[in-house]
Amino acid sequence: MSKADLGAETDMALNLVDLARYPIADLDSGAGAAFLKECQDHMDTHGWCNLDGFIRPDALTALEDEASNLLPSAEVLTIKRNIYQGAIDPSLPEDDPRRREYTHVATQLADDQLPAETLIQQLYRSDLLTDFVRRVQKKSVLYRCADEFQALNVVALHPGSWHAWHYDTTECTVTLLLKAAESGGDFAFLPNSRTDESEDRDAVDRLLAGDMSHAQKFDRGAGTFTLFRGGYSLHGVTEVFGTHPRITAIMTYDEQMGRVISDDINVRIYGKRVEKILADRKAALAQA
Ligand SMILES: O=C(O)CCC(=O)C(=O)O
Ligand SMILES: [Fe+2]
Repeated sequence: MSKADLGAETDMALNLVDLARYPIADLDSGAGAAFLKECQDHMDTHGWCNLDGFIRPDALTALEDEASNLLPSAEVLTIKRNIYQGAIDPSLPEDDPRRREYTHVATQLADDQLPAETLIQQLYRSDLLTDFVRRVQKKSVLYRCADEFQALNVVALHPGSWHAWHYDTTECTVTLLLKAAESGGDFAFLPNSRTDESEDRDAVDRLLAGDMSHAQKFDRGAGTFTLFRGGYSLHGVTEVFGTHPRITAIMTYDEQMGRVISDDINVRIYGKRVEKILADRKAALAQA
């Protein structure tokens, strides 16, 4: 399918989102206002909001094809970190989660590897979508993340892989499932397991020990759009089974305009490619 068949609106959300079911183009009156209130209430009470079938089926096929075509150029990353995205500090007590390293393998396209003309990048850059995400969280301002690598990512987990437990570096994360796993690959999380001041260590320790009984999981078919407080809710994806990868787009937002992620975290996630970009940039600056 060509892009033109998906619609000619300049804001890509209007071409891709199932507006009959999810009226994000008019959130101020009638069905749109009622829908927004439902999302806000759910976010307030549970710390997440899950919109099944958010993307129209024809648009989903185009997004999935696009991701499948781009992914062969992505690197296979082995990501090693503790649940707070930090490096391991061997001086900490043995039972401290900051000391425990978790590893997962993902094939990942960073924002700078997703060209501006791709459907997924245009969807992420939609002001309508950003405003919807802002209003669900009842924030007075919300910006798309300014980090050149983290803003939008497409992540493929191949059979045998999982996404290790972690907190995100931004408060609220938005994911769009582009291709579901044949089985497994469940998104699981502990809603609001920490605040800025404290953490529910019992719940966290239980999950880290493999006890999923208190974790929230939900069925998500491809095309599901999920908002959750990933910076405050320990989360991950269980092992993927079957013959094809599970593919998600991760959309990142920030209340602070222009904030970027530290080089240290970006190198830990994106590895050698990003390390080289940053080193080359530093060398060029030193020469200037
Ligand atoms: O793939 C998902 O559903 C979640 C991925 C995730 O947690 C992340 O990329 O930070
Ligand atoms: Fe995450």
